[in-house]
Amino acid sequence: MTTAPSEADWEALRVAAREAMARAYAPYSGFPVGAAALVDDGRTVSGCNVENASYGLSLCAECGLVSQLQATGGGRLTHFVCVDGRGESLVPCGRCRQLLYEFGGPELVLETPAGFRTLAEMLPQAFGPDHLAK
Ligand SMILES: O=c1ccn([C@H]2C[C@H](O)[C@@H](CO)O2)c(=O)[nH]1
Repeated sequence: MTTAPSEADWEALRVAAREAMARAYAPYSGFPVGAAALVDDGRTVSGCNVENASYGLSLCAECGLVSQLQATGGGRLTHFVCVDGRGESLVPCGRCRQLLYEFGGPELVLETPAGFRTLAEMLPQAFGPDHLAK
């Protein structure tokens, strides 16, 4: 997908993120999260957070999303939504911005509580695959 998605596309992403959030496993924090993204071939991928009794091993929703991306054929993430337990827009944590950078790069568009932002704005001067290629 090379053009900006319509409001209907964003709404479909919000719905997918909320559906994923409803399946979150977050018994320790009580803070379920869902994430959904469009892929450049039109697929939608999603994920939910999965916590662990060893708290530090908990997986963010974005971990599941990038795993599903790769397991279903790879591709580039173009548009991304993350929601909290109320279904409201949530910013991805710092680690997850880095995860998203690997598969979306600086042009990935995120819906945030402050509006639409590129990943370049959310993770300035990012370290990424290009650095390893030098
Ligand atoms: O971008 C984020 C930020 C937080 N969480 C999860 C991790 C933990 O399970 C819960 C509370 O931090 O929210 C995510 O899934 N994604």
